[in-house]
Amino acid sequence: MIESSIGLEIIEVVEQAAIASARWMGKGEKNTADHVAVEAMRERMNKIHMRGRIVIGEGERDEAPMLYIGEEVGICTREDAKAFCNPDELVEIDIAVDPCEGTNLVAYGQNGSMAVLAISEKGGLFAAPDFYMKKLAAPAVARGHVDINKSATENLRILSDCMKRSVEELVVVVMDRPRHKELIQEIRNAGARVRLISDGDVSAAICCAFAGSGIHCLMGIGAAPEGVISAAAMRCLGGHFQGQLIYDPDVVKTGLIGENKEGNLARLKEMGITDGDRVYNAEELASGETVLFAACGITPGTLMQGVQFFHNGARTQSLVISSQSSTARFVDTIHMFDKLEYIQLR
Ligand SMILES: O=C(COP(=O)(O)O)[C@@H](O)[C@H](O)[C@H](O)[C@H](O)COP(=O)(O)O
Ligand SMILES: [Mn+2]
Ligand SMILES: [Mn+2]
Repeated sequence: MIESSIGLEIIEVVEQAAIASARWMGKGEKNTADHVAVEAMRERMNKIHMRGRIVIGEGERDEAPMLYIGEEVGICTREDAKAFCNPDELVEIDIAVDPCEGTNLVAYGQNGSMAVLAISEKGGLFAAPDFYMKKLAAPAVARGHVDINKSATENLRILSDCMKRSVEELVVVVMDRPRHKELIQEIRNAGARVRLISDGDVSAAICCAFAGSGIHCLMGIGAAPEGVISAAAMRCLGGHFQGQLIYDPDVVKTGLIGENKEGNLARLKEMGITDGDRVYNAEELASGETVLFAACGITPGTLMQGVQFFHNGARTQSLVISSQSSTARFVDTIHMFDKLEYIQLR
C-alpha cells in the first residue's frame, strides 16, 4: 500500500532536494545548501496525497523554516485542501528526513552527500532524540553475528569468518573525530584497514550491505537521527545495523550534546526512553510493517552519482529501497527544465 501509492513520489522528493542543494555545491555556504534542500523537499512533499508527519527532521517547531519534528506534510497542509481531499481517506505516514546529509561535503565540493528520507506507517520509525548514537553496520551475512557490545577486534574476527576473507582484507569506515582515536587504533592493530570520513555516515552504513562498495563495516559514533535513517535502509536490505544512544558528553568529546549525563538521561526519560543504554537493532529502529527509503546523490558518492547539470536540465541518480517489494532500485532521471535545448546522455 505505501509503496504503490507514494513510491515514485518520494523519489521526486529527494531528487528535488538534491538538485536544489547541488546548485550550492562548492560555494562554502553549508546553511544555504541545507536550507534550499529543506524548502525543495517540503514543497514536493506537500503535493503528495498523504497525511505525513515528520518524526525525524531538522529541529523543533520554533526553528522553522526547517522541516521540524512534528510538522505535518502532504496535500492536506494546503489551505484549500478541503476542496479536493478528505484527510480521513489518506494514509498516515511517519517520515524521517535529512534533506542534505553532508552539508559540509556539499559546501566544500566533496563526495558523499545526498538528500535522504525514510518512511513508514504511523509509529513505524523510532523518533530518535537529537543525540549521538554508537553504530555498527555490516553486510547481511554478518547479521546477528557481529555485536555492538563486543570489541572492534572481536567483531572484525567474526566479520572475517562470515565474509570468508581475512581481517586484513576488511575496510572499516569510521568518522574522523577525536572521540574515535582509540577505536581507530584498535581496528588498525587488529589488521583491518580504516577509511576515515569527515561526514556522511548514512551512506557509509548502507554501503556495508552492497558487496563491491569497498566498505565492509561502519563503526563508531555519529548522529542518532542519521542512525534511524540508516537502520531503515538496512532493515529493508537485510543488513546488520545496531545503534545505542550516547548521552554522556564526555564520550562524544566534540559536538553539541546536553550539558551533562544526568540531564540527558532525564531528557530521555521525558521522551519515554527509560533505558538509556539499550541497544536497538534495525528492526527496532524501523519497526513498521512497510518501510521505504529514498536517497538522491547531491555530490558523487559510492552508491550514486551526484547531480549533473547541463543546459536547462539535470541528471540525477537515486536509490529507492522497499521492504514491501524487497527491491533496491537505482533510478536515473533526466530533469527537463524550461526551454530545454538538448538532453545530455552522459
Ligand atoms: O556527517 C553528518 C552530518 O550531517 P548533516 O548535518 O546532515 O550534514 C552525519 O552523517 C553524522 O551522522 C553526524 O551528524 C555527525 O557525526 C555529527 O557528529 P559531529 O560532527 O562530531 O558533531
Ligand atoms: Mn545528516
Ligand atoms: Mn542534514
